[in-house]
Amino acid sequence: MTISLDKIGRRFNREWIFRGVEYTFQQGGSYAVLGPNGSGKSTLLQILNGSLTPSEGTITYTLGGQLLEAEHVFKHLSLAAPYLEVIEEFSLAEMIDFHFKFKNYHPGLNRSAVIDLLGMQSSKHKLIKYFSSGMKQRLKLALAFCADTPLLMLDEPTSNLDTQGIDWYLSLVQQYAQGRLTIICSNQEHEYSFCKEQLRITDYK
Ligand SMILES: Nc1ncnc2c1ncn2[C@@H]1O[C@H](COP(=O)(O)OP(=O)(O)OP(=O)(O)O)[C@@H](O)[C@H]1O
Repeated sequence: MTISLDKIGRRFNREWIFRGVEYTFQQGGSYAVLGPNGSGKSTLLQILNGSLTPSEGTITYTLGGQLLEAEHVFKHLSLAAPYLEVIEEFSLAEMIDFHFKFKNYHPGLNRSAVIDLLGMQSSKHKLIKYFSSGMKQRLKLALAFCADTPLLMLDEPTSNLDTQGIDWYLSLVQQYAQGRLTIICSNQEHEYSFCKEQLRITDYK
């Protein structure tokens, strides 16, 4: 998937968060969206994934050489973000089965392989409401990485992860981000140091 932004701006009430974003996210590339707290990274990510409209400018999506409407982007997207919740009343197995009713597994994966990847065989039937914040974060990441989608978006991917969790995240990047357009919102270098391109929100204030 390719996403092209032409003079994109977004404001809330009278306050412009960013303006004049001219940028193309190329198929298969890895991009870090950088900026301090409150600078507009998540706002830009939501515009990029079609869940928020820009206040000005145009955004164009192409997939396999064909134009794609913004309202269809979600079908091709995997997103892990602090504001996206897992369903607390589900067990781990139920959550995985539910998620993969809507998305295909990455080739070679199935429910059991995802649970193995998480190292959570003993928590297979545990309700997610009893997971620690780090376990929930791992689950969100695994659901995003293990789906066969061309667009992978991660907002603050290592929040709540310990150093082992950060290494685990980096191993997922190596195994499952290849060939996908990967966009990461972050202000922590260990999360995005592998990204080849960087976009600084502060350049568009
Ligand atoms: N729905 C909204 N209504 C009004 N203001 C909003 C709304 N959403 C975001 N904002 C404002 O837009 C600005 C950018 O917020 P955003 O969450 O995009 O920043 P961020 O760079 O992702 O921050 P962080 O690093 O803390 O997650 C902030 O000033 C925020 O208060």
